[in-house]
Amino acid sequence: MHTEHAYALPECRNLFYGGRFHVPQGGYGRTLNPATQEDLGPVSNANAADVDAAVQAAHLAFQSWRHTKPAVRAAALREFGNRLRTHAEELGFLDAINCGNPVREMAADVHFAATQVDYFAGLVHEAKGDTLPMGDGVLNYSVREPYGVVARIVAYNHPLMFLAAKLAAAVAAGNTVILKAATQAPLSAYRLATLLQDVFPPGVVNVLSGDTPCGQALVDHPLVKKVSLIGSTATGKSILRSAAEKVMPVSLELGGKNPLIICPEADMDKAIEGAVKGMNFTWAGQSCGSTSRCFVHRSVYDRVIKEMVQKISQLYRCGLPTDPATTMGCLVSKAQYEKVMSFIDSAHKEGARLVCGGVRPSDKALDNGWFVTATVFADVTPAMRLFREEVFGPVLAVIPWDEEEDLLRMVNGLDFGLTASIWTKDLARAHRLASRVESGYVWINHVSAHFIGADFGGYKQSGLGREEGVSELLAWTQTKNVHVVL
Ligand SMILES: NC(=O)c1ccc[n+]([C@@H]2O[C@H](COP(=O)([O-])OP(=O)(O)OC[C@H]3O[C@@H](n4cnc5c(N)ncnc54)[C@H](O)[C@@H]3O)[C@@H](O)[C@H]2O)c1
Ligand SMILES: O=S(=O)(O)c1ccc(CO)cc1
Repeated sequence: MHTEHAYALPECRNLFYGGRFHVPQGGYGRTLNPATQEDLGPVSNANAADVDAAVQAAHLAFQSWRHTKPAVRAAALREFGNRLRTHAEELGFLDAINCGNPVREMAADVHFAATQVDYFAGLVHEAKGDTLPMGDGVLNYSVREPYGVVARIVAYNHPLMFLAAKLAAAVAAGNTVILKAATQAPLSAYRLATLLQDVFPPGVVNVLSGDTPCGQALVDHPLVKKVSLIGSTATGKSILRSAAEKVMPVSLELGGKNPLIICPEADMDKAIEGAVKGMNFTWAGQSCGSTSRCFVHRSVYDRVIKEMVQKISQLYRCGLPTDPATTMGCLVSKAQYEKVMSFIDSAHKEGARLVCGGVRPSDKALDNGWFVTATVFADVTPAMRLFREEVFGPVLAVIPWDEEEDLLRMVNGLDFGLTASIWTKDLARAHRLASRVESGYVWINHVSAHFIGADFGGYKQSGLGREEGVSELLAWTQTKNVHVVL
């Protein structure tokens, strides 16, 4: 059956490197709309031979890109940012139909990516060095140089934004980059490749799609000098092990099981709103920064749960991701759906109390999709799987607390440490908790938002390195010190 879409799906699904599209040696798979199971057509599966060809093209391009004036790189990035803005609705649609997140948010993602691209375009001259005082007749200076060919491997929850935004710092610093699209949702990547084809010189930005073998071949390739991953902690560990063989630097943005803490003196309306927003139910909870463990002081516990459930029912209703009115999308795949359902099942079995959701929506129009309603379990304890493991789905665990020391033991008792959100009117408590939570990104009386220029990244097994600020640019450079006797 042929379905009419708001925008044409990309015609070319081949691999983009060296400035043009290539038929994959690894063959093709298929990609689906997770909300309907509509077959959206073929997708390239890059294998090691494809990866090698792309890396050779990027390596060739690096020989000249590394010497281009920073202002020239900045101009290309700005042009790229403008293209993104011009095509935001279309790219947002391709993400929505392919990954299941609502179209309105996916279009906003494209604008956010463009803003990040502009930010790094403005920073090109910051990849600068230092001089060291040495006395007469001696000069000692350091310069920052690009690594060469680098790879960025991304997750599926923001397919376009992660590709488009995350190429900017690497390219601004003079590297050539190979983007590896999200396995489950590569459609927007093919369109992206067409849009950037005449913006950057051939081989500067290359776009591959494929599964684990594609990512693995990138990590293992001798000419790939740095890899960054946005993905799960398990994949991050695997990449680290492979990188050790090459003594290659990596940057890792990984999973989270993030705490949101409601203190008794907090502005309760705002805290409840924050607890609901922090779950990113719009994305069916598929957000690494989701505050999926909500610690509520026992004195306000019942009220918070009651009002949270009311808010959720007002704000989030599963709908088709391509409908601009939809406030909550679906999970990306059958595998992700089954994983989420297994968490709901184990929470029931382990004695957590279901207060809302936990089922498929009743709307018949959604019967074919991987939808799960916004779910809240109360009375979750540290012994439960729902407390300890990342779901990456719309399942919020609520936990009561009494004393700060116990609270911090629970909050910090996991190997994750990405984000944390603290709700209080007590300034001393706010800073005390912020200083003691083991997380890389902390909001006080706020949640979810990212701020361009503010370093984002995880403590512990939630990641290595920081992105979204100047340090992301510098992380794509290596320092060379030069000592000159004049
Ligand atoms: N910290 C962050 O900024 C951030 C943002 C979004 C998602 N995430 C995390 O991503 C996960 C969900 O995304 P996912 O299921 O796509 O993650 P995933 O780790 O399964 O896959 C991520 C990417 O890595 C590739 N990959 C898989 N195995 C590989 C290997 N051995 N070598 C190289 N590449 C490999 C995949 O093909 C995909 O492109 C969650 O854990 C989530 O928390 C983190
Ligand atoms: O939704 S998240 O995966 O937490 C996420 C990560 C990074 C950014 C901006 O770079 C936005 C959202």
